[in-house]
Amino acid sequence: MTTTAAATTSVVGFESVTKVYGSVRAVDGLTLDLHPGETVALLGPNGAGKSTTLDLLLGLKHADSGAVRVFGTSPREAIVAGRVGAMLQSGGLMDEVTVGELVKLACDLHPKPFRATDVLARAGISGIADRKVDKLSGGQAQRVRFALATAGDSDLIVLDEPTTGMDVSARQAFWATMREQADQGRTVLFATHYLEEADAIADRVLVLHRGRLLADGTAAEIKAKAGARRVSFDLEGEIDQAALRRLPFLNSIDVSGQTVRIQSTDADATVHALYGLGVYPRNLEVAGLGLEQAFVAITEAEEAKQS
Ligand SMILES: Nc1ncnc2c1ncn2[C@@H]1O[C@H](COP(=O)(O)OP(=O)(O)OP(=O)(O)O)[C@@H](O)[C@H]1O
Repeated sequence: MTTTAAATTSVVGFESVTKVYGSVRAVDGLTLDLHPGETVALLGPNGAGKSTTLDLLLGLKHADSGAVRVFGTSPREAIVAGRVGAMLQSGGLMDEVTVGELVKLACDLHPKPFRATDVLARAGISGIADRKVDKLSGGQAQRVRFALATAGDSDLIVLDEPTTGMDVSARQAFWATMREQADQGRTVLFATHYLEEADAIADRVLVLHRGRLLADGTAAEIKAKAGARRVSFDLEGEIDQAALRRLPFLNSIDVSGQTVRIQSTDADATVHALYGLGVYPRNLEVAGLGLEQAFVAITEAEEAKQS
């Protein structure tokens, strides 16, 4: 199968895009380019502007200022041309029809359709093709939304929290399928609260906060940007927590039983000072932050700056 995305240098272009609701700047001067073949995770705390950003890119909402381009055209033109497949958080499923009928309809409407039977099989819902759409479980409904997003040969797939409600095996199957889509040259953009998914799947991670882009890079770059490392160790006997809290370069400290977990912006100096306290840490481990911890560190630092 071939896609045309590779011929275009910018899949999505946001230029100083702002969307305001009353006093809330849901998207605040966002400038961004997505490139062909990228798998991009959009992260951010609740209310950061992720869904609004996706809605703007799909032409479901209009920017108050700035420009949104998709394959060099307006979002609407790109969608009419069948270049974009989307899976939104909720809604969009007609009642009273069966899963098979709905998927067939989506295929019939797509300018470059796949066969409905293939779409059903890829989404893992062939077995429920005769079931009415309003009788589905949450995870099954998500799979149907995924089928609708992949009913045709689109160059960009946009997914808003796609695995919410899916069980572990459904999630694994879902991401395996998304990988295939990306391997075939499609650009995949997904918003998620599951940071381990972003870490495992995305080759680029965007962190939004109050409608602004706080970080943009690979998961490894985002972890490094947080500028901290984890130090953990066990202590014997009574633990002098006050002394530990005075260790230099601490971001946070958690003492649970005999185990101490620290986040430090200079792990070497913190460990050096730890030995200076005259204690003997056992099972000492120093590691980089996970994406989740890096995300929390970056967004909390921004909150602190703004308050
Ligand atoms: N139709 C609307 N009217 C008023 N405010 C809105 C509307 N849609 C979104 N907002 C506000 O805009 C901000 C961004 O919302 P958005 O849904 O884009 O965030 P999000 O990052 O997707 O959040 P979540 O992770 O909770 O889904 C929030 O403060 C939200 O309350």
